[in-house]
Amino acid sequence: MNNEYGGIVARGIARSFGSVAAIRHIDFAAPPGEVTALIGPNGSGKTTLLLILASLLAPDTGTLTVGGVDPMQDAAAVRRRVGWMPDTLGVWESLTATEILTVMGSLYGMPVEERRSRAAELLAAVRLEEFADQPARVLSRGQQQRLSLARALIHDPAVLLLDEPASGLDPGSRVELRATLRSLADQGKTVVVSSHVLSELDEIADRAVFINRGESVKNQTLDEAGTQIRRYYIQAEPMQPLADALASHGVEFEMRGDSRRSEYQVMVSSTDQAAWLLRTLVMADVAITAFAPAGGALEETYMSLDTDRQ
Ligand SMILES: Nc1ncnc2c1ncn2[C@@H]1O[C@H](COP(=O)(O)OP(=O)(O)OP(=O)(O)O)[C@@H](O)[C@H]1O
Repeated sequence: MNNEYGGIVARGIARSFGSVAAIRHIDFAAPPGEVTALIGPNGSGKTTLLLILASLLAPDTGTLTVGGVDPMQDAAAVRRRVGWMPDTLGVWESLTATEILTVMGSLYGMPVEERRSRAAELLAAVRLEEFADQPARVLSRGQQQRLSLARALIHDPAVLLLDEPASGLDPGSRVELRATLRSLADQGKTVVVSSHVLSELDEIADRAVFINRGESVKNQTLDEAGTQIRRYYIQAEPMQPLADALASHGVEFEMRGDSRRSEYQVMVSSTDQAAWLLRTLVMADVAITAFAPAGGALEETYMSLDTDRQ
């Protein structure tokens, strides 16, 4: 089954290794022009799923199109369309940064001049020009991650699969990675990223697939995540007037924290309600010192799911 729509469409994907069911049932779609996040606890099957999407592993059952093509029918066509950034750079540590990119370009059949100029362009884009002629083993973990991203982009793929791309990056490099992924999606590419850092995904993802024990348990757009009920934490100095004001407006609250730093948790159904509550508390002369959502929108969904950390 090939699919004109491009992007990724996966239905009923399962894969076992002997008696271990790494993936039991995954359904999701990742449209072109968007960043789709794969979110799940350790061992939930994210890497196995990415390997299947990259056509490096075959599913036992299910249907799949990647970049509009079924990897079971034409793995070579899928590989031409896909850029793959694994969670570590891999084994070519004695090659220089430029060689890693040009060798990869040659594997994709790029002419010599094109792969040289593309390598130079990408090394500049990931700020590794000064390491162009250094062997990859001298690069730090974060620099290797950036080289790995450049390697995934060498053949200008329509689909990008990134396994924990932010791991090992310093805060500045994470901000750059976010901007890069956003701009790749804006160019119409399909970007799929697995990560544990939910607060970061909130800022780059357009949609999320939550995976637990090898099953896709929820598919959600960021817009949907943003409209769900959220936990807010509120602090005041002193706390008693805050408790009185919440009670007098019928707002249920729970005490959190410890004697050093206590706070109240309330459930808020919309940003309008949050604005109303803050205004009401200030008008009631409560000395608010903190008023904020407890976590990002994706974290809220993650916490509300019955996920097991393995
Ligand atoms: N080649 C393999 N042989 C046997 N079991 C495997 C193999 N690959 C993965 N598994 C098992 O499949 C399950 C899913 O692993 P996977 O690496 O896909 O999870 P993950 O969500 O990427 O985890 P993490 O967040 O820790 O990287 C785990 O229980 C793992 O032990």
